[in-house]
Amino acid sequence: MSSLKETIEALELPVPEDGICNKLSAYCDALWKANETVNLTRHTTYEKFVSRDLVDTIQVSRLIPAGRAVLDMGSGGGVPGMVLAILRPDLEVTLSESVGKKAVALEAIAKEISLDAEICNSRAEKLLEDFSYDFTTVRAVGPLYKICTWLDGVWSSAGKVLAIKGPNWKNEKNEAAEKGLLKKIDIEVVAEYSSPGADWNSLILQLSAKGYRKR
Ligand SMILES: C[S@@+](CC[C@H](N)C(=O)[O-])C[C@H]1O[C@@H](n2cnc3c(N)ncnc32)[C@H](O)[C@@H]1O
Repeated sequence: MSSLKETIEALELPVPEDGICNKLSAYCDALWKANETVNLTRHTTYEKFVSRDLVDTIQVSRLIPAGRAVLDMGSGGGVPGMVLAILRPDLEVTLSESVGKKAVALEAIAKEISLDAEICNSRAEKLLEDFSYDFTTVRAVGPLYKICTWLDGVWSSAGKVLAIKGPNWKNEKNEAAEKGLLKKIDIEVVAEYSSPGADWNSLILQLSAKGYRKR
């Protein structure tokens, strides 16, 4: 089997420095082992991990300036939150996961790979009642209308919300607008990219409270 680094090279993606590659590889090992008992991911080959999880996280990472505080909403197996913490040690990353056994597994993975990231067994919107972040990332947690409903009342604590979406995003946006959930929200496409092997484009939507100006 090819190594993670060889897989990244074969897919013609930028190869992170050795220390980061080793940590990503250790993360995959720990995640896939934990996945035997807790359902954390369906991406259990380097090819899937790189072409989906790493590509999405690299795209999100490009949008976040140095040193910012980031909340990952609904981390599941740690994408994008844990992968972002590995790629960007300058960021203060918090992972939120509402299912207890998944949060426990994430804690164990972070410990095993000596990763400095905070893991909270909590719904993201609950955390946002008490803490605020510069950015909130979200992938595969729910359609836009649900994310907007959960964030109602805590938008300013969430900062800029970076939502990784697939081709159905316009329908999701219309659905959220029809439910009256976008009246006080600015929404724009801030990245569009194709992942290796995919015949559709992914994109990142940035959502924030109208007039949000922090940093
Ligand atoms: C389908 S998984 C996706 C995980 C990961 N973001 C990814 O893209 O691979 C969604 C996860 O979000 C968690 N979740 C759903 N709503 C949440 C919320 N409001 N706050 C925190 N976690 C949430 C679920 O328990 C589940 O583990």
